[in-house]
Amino acid sequence: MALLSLRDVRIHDAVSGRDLVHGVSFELAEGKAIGIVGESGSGKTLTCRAVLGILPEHFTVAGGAIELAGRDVAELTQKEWTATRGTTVGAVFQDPASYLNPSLKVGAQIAEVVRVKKGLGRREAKRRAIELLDAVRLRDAERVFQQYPHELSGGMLQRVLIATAIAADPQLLIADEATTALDVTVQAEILDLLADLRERTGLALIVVSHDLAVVAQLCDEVLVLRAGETVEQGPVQQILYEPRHEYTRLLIEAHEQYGLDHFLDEKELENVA
Ligand SMILES: Nc1ncnc2c1ncn2[C@@H]1O[C@H](COP(=O)(O)OP(=O)(O)OP(=O)(O)O)[C@@H](O)[C@H]1O
Repeated sequence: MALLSLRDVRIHDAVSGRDLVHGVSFELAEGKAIGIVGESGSGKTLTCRAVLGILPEHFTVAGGAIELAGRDVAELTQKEWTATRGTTVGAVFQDPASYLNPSLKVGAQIAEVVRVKKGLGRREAKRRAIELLDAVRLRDAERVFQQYPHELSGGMLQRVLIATAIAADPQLLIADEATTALDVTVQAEILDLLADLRERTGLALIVVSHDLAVVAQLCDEVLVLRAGETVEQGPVQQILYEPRHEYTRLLIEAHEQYGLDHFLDEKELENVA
């Protein structure tokens, strides 16, 4: 059975009265990784938020079904969602600093998650938090435990966020542009860390990225979205190395030439069938 399955998921915005995601389907087995790519505004983040049960206000899953660890998420109560987040599915986004409380030491923030989600006592939670900081390859975890977010670099903060996201041993981690803001070397280290976590712990991944190289490195499958529609999907080897659709070809070409952000030339996109 798949760990996660999306069947024809439609996401509706009540304010504009429009669907912004028009029927996305994919399955993710335990320990597997899928990449979601597409230009800005194509619905990548909304799709992830639907899986996490944190769609912005006015947005709803208006069609199709999402099943996570054998449960239809439409049936989850708020309480069940709270229990599911962290323990079944965790997430890291761009801009890690905004997800941490600036006035609390990072160790205390991770320990809190462990206490609440795993029911550990204070001392045990601290020990586990240090273990997690170590697991995300932060040198001198005991020292980092005592530091405030502003004392850490962007790459260190993203590691802290990853440690927090995996603190309650989820089966699935969503990484939404998690390395986009980092410089290339740090980005490579974080990708390596995610690949390693996947291998060691059997964590399944959803990787959202503008950068096809990120997806090629981490994922087995890829889903190409454009304006909320699936353009194509399948094994990474096939989609990224033998794309069938012109849109995907453009994404790849642009990436090879300048990096994907430069490719977002509206006119060129409009000409694609
Ligand atoms: N909170 C919101 N309020 C209004 N519109 C939103 C909101 N969040 C997303 N949208 C709209 O939904 C569509 C899909 O957005 P989404 O964030 O999923 O795209 P994305 O592919 O993740 O883009 P990016 O790469 O820029 O993050 C866009 O048209 C966006 O403007």
